[in-house]
Amino acid sequence: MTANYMFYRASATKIITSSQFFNPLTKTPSFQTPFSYQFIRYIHTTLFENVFYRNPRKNSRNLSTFPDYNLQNAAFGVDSRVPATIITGFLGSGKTTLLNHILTAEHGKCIAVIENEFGEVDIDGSLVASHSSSNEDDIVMVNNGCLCCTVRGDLVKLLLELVKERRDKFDHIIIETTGLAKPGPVIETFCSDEMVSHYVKLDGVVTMVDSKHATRHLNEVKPRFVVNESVEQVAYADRIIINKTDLVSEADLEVLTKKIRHINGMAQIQHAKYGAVDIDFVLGVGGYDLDRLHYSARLAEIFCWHEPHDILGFCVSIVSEGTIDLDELDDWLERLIEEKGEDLYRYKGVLSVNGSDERYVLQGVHTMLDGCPGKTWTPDEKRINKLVFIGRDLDETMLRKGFKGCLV
Ligand SMILES: Nc1nc2c(ncn2[C@@H]2O[C@H](COP(=O)(O)OP(=O)(O)OP(=O)(O)O)[C@@H](O)[C@H]2O)c(=O)[nH]1
Repeated sequence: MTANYMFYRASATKIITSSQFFNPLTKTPSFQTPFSYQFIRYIHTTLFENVFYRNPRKNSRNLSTFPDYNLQNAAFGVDSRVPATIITGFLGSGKTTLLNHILTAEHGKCIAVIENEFGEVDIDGSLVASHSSSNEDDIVMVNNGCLCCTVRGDLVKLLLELVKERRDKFDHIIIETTGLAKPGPVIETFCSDEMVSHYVKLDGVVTMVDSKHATRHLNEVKPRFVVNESVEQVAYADRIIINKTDLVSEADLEVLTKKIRHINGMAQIQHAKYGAVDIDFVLGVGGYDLDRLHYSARLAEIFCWHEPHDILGFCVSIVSEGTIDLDELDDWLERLIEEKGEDLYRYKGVLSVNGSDERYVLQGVHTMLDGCPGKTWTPDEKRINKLVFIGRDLDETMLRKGFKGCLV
């Protein structure tokens, strides 16, 4: 198994700076901590005291748990970390094809690519290199495992090496995982490794789906305690590309799209042949930016996915009027994460908080939870709470009951 990285500059390009690349909508940095309550209460104390401060005892214990850089970033309101995109998808779904599409498109970004594949021979690296102007000597090989497990430490090392020693050479990092990789541990690397999250921010997870073969993989029943990688790859995605549409009928495509939507009601989906999608669909996604979550044009559509949730219990959406008591929410999420964190792949919400004119925006991955105030509610606006959970064996009744308990 191999992992490597290389730099690629799109052909007819001007070099762009990270500040140009930085999305103006992302006014505040993302904050991450394994403990939801620490996070929420920290935010209350430091940034939005006027709006949310109400419990000095709870607030006081959070300040020391946050790294200094977050405080600095918050102080300046700038997030200068390099964005990273994870491309995942089952074996042969078209990940390398998508990568080549991105690398040969005229977007002007300089991209560092980290490749990880099974086998001693680095074929994908060569395939990508053959489409680019890079010198293959630039490619650094790591030959001992899959990014999601055995070479996770190497991923950290590679990322840090890139950002510390070669930061001036690229604007964006793309990581192509192996077809059998579980995205969770790779995502967690960005959230839980303090050094990595200091320099790199996860921009989004893009999942390739092979429209010809995906149904078989998604339906595959695994032994107890063994995860279905295909389902996980769909569940974690911010963007899903249903690829190889030239190989299936319209009717089959519709059925598959519905199935995928049932597993992940939050991700945006596009159909493609040979991974040909707009670059904006895959880069600059802001999948982990709280502000972007709020600004997402598809948010209403995402949350209004009213069909019965998947038989696997993978996606639960809650849409409800009323206002939330933030302390209750804090306690509920703390309990939920403690009991169910392993099974909660992704969750996102826009909430109406009691005593505040601003939306409260939150999202999480397993035990990592981010939350901050968002746009102000207008006086004539109906305050609707929207919350989506994606994960394994979700108990919809329990989630709805828990949420209800947070309403004032
Ligand atoms: N017909 C058809 N073939 C495609 C399409 N996209 C990719 N392919 C082909 O599918 C095969 C696998 O594509 P890759 O891009 O290598 O897939 P991958 O996900 O990187 O594969 P692994 O690294 O082995 O997991 C290649 O032969 C591609 O040319 C498509 O839209 N239609």
